[in-house]
Amino acid sequence: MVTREQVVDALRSVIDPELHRSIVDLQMVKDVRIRDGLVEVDVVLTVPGCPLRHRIEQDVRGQVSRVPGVREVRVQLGEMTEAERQALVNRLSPRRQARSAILDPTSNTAIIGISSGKGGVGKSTVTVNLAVALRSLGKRVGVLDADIYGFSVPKLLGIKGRPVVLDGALVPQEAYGLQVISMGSLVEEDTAVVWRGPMLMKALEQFLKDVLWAELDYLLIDMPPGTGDIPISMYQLIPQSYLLVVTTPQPVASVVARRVGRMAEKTNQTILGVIENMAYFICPHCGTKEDIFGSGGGQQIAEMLGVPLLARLPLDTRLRRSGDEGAPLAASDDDPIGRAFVEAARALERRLAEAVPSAPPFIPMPR
Ligand SMILES: Nc1ncnc2c1ncn2[C@@H]1O[C@H](COP(=O)(O)OP(=O)(O)OP(=O)(O)O)[C@@H](O)[C@H]1O
Repeated sequence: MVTREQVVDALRSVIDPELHRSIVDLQMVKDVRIRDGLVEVDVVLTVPGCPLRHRIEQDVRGQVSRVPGVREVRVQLGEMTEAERQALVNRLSPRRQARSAILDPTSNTAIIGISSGKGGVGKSTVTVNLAVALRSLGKRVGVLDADIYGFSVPKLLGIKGRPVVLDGALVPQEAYGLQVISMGSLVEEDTAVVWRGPMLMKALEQFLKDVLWAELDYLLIDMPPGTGDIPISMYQLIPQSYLLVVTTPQPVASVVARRVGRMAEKTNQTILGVIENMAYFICPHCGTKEDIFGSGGGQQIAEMLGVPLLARLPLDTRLRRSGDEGAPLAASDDDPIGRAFVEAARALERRLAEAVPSAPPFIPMPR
């Protein structure tokens, strides 16, 4: 005979896709009725018209039907009352307190700002694929899209809609096992963001604090190109954060190195390394390797900054296409570019294990 305990146990594996916790823990299971192998489950959703209701319904059906003796599963979806929602927010409050833990200097989350000296080098593409690759290595990864001049992370990950707001805090959206928040999710698309200085600092602080980040091993921050207000704000808020530089191989590398080096000098930031994107092109017809954008830029920057060149990633139209389609290549194990990102993630992990926050690199800077 099927018991209520068996059904509730099965329901523990159903995770609310937005709150990332079991629907049992969230007290979303209102009632379970069992009659001759027929199981009826009443579930209340957190928000009216929850777009993920079908997924929850399917998961409930899937998990309960696995219990031996269950012949049929019926799921009744309802909505939480205001009082139930408030109770849920209170239950989540330990996490809400933990959210500021991300800013705690003793936190175990490695916060890494992905930076580039100039725009269009593929910084967002690298951020997203690196995050997916770290996830494939079993890490818990969040991505904060802080590139206020062009929010592209949600699109690169195929994320639609806006994050849920619970009691004034944002619940990160999820894709490819990542927790994702874009500062763009709260401004209209194509709105030129004109935040500067203190306003920008306040906005960034909110996106670090007022987000219900689950426990993370990594938080990758896609920063705006260049060395403007965001990087400076980030370092003021999280001095223990690291920096990763993405560049193309052009010989103007020294300019980039100077900019980044000067920024790191201001903020006493540890630079983890350099990733050279669009490093080479392999002709799909003849297999010849060509250095379309010149060569050696990544290595040159790395040497000037005194940090390792962690990866060289190819120029490949599939990478652009996968970005347009919102399906990162790093999610496919059998893809050579996907594997290159996993190698980059491994190199980053190794480097992080040995990197202790240090003095900034010495680069002679013309003032
Ligand atoms: N290795 C690559 N091979 C082919 N296309 C790439 C590669 N890396 C990035 N791209 C493409 O280059 C364009 C710019 O990439 P992306 O938006 O990631 O750059 P970015 O440095 O974040 O740009 P911005 O500074 O404007 O925010 C996109 O169309 C992307 O698909």
